[in-house]
Amino acid sequence: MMIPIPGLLDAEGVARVRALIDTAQWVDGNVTSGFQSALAKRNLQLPEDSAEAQQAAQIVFDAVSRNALFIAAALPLRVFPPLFNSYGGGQAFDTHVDNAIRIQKGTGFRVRSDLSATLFLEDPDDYDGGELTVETNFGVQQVKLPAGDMILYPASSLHRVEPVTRGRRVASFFWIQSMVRDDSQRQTLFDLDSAIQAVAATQGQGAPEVIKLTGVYHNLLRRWADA
Ligand SMILES: O=C(O)CCC(=O)C(=O)O
Ligand SMILES: [Fe+2]
Repeated sequence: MMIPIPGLLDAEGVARVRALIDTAQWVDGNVTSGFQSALAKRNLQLPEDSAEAQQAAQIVFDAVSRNALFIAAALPLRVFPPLFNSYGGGQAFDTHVDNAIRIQKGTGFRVRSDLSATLFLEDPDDYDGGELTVETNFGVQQVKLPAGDMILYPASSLHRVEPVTRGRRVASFFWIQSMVRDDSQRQTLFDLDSAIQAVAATQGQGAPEVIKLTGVYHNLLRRWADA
């Protein structure tokens, strides 16, 4: 499933993150690559142990932790600390699948990547190319969102970042281990949750249908989740 999270960061949040990362020391993106993706990746990244990157990552982490749509869609169990990348001058990331297990340098914190996230941090009018192209079961989808918007997509999908031919594309990217490993079960829960919210908005939270459907939601979650 691909789920956009609009306005994860407001303009002020984007500006705070950009102020931290723009002056930091960027390095060749292959510092975090597995063997296969090292061949495919041409970009810059902030090192995981950069102080500015860690402060900026905290801002992104706090935003996802508060975001009801992110929580409903991802049902997060563990979130890998957000990283930052930048592409310009024709740089791209060719088609690849993300590593199944991400291990944080230093701490050994491990996350199984069920979902991948890209948080766009540059105005789309300010660069050409740089679409995140994802091969889904329903065909190829291309994503290029306003600064502050995030896209969630299955980490199991083949995906790439198209060459950036003008300006710079700046983004935060990270992985989520979900309580619900299976993409279609997670999608079913998200659809049910969205439908319950819609019914509750007209019938009220205390309506018998809402109470019963909420019970169904939790009973499915109990069946499918690892917490
Ligand atoms: O920059 C992006 O949108 C995605 C980056 C990516 O695919 C990766 O780092 O594995
Ligand atoms: Fe990737």
